[in-house]
Amino acid sequence: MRRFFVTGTDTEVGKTFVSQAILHQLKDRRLQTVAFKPVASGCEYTADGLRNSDAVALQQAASIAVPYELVNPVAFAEPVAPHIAAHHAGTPIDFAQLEQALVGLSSFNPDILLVEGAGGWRLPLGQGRFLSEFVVAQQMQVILVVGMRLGCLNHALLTAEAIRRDGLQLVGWVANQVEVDMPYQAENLSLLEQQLNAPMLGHIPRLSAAKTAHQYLDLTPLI
Ligand SMILES: Nc1ncnc2c1ncn2[C@@H]1O[C@H](COP(=O)(O)OP(=O)(O)OP(=O)(O)O)[C@@H](O)[C@H]1O
Ligand SMILES: C[C@H](N)[C@H](N)CCCCCC(=O)O
Ligand SMILES: [Mg+2]
Repeated sequence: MRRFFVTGTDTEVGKTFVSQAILHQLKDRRLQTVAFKPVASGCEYTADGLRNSDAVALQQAASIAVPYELVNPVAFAEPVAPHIAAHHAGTPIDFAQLEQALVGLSSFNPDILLVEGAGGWRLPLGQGRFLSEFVVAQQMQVILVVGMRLGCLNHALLTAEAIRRDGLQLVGWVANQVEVDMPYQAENLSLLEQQLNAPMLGHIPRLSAAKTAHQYLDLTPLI
C-alpha cells in the first residue's frame, strides 16, 4: 500500500479539488483507493454526527466504501484553525485517534491511501504539536498542491523546503489555477518546475466543472 499525503501552499488552494481528481484518475487506472481526512474543522451537525464536506467528498471519490468515522476521526464544527476549534470544543486532538483510524483504513487493503491535510504543511494541532509530525511518524510521501496566484512562489518553495527538512519525500506537485487571469502564468510555472525538484503532476485550469479535472493530471511518476 502506497500512502500519499496531500498538502497545499495554504488553505483554500484546491487540496480537496485535486485529491478528488487524483482519486478519479486512480479509479480509471483500476487501483483500489481509500481516502483519509484526519482532522477537519468546519462541519455540519447531522443525525449521524459531525460531517465535513471535504471528508464526505473524498469518501465518495475513493473506490472502497469505508465508514465516515474512519475517513475523518477528528471533526470540529467551527471553520477555524483546528487547535482553536479543539480548545473551544474542550477536546484536545489525540494523535492516537488518528493512528487508530489509519489502522482501520489500512485493513481495507487499498493499493493507495490518499490523505488530505488541513491548511498548509505546518498546521498546528495544539499542545505544541503539528499535523506534519503525524505525517513524519507515518513516513508518508507528500504531494504539494500549489494554488497558482501571486505570492505562491514563496509559499511553494518554503513548503517544499520544510517537507524535505522534515525528512520526507516530495513525490510530486500540482499547479492548481486559483487566480484565473494570472499574469505571466508560464513564467511562474517555469520557476516552480526549475526550483521544486519534484515531478509536476499537472496544471489544472480554473474549471467550471470538477468532473473533468482528472484529465489534467498525469500520475505516472507516482505509480
Ligand atoms: N481548478 C479549480 N477550478 C475550479 N474550482 C476550483 C479549482 N480548484 C479549487 N476550486 C474550488 O475552490 C474552492 C477551494 O478549493 P478546496 O476546497 O479544494 O481547497 P482546500 O485546499 O481543500 O481547502 P481547505 O484548506 O479548506 O481544505 C472550492 O470551492 C473548490 O471547488
Ligand atoms: C476551516 C478551513 N477551511 C480549514 N479546514 C482550516 C484551515 C486552518 C489554517 C490554519 C492556519 O495555518 O492559519
Ligand atoms: Mg480541503
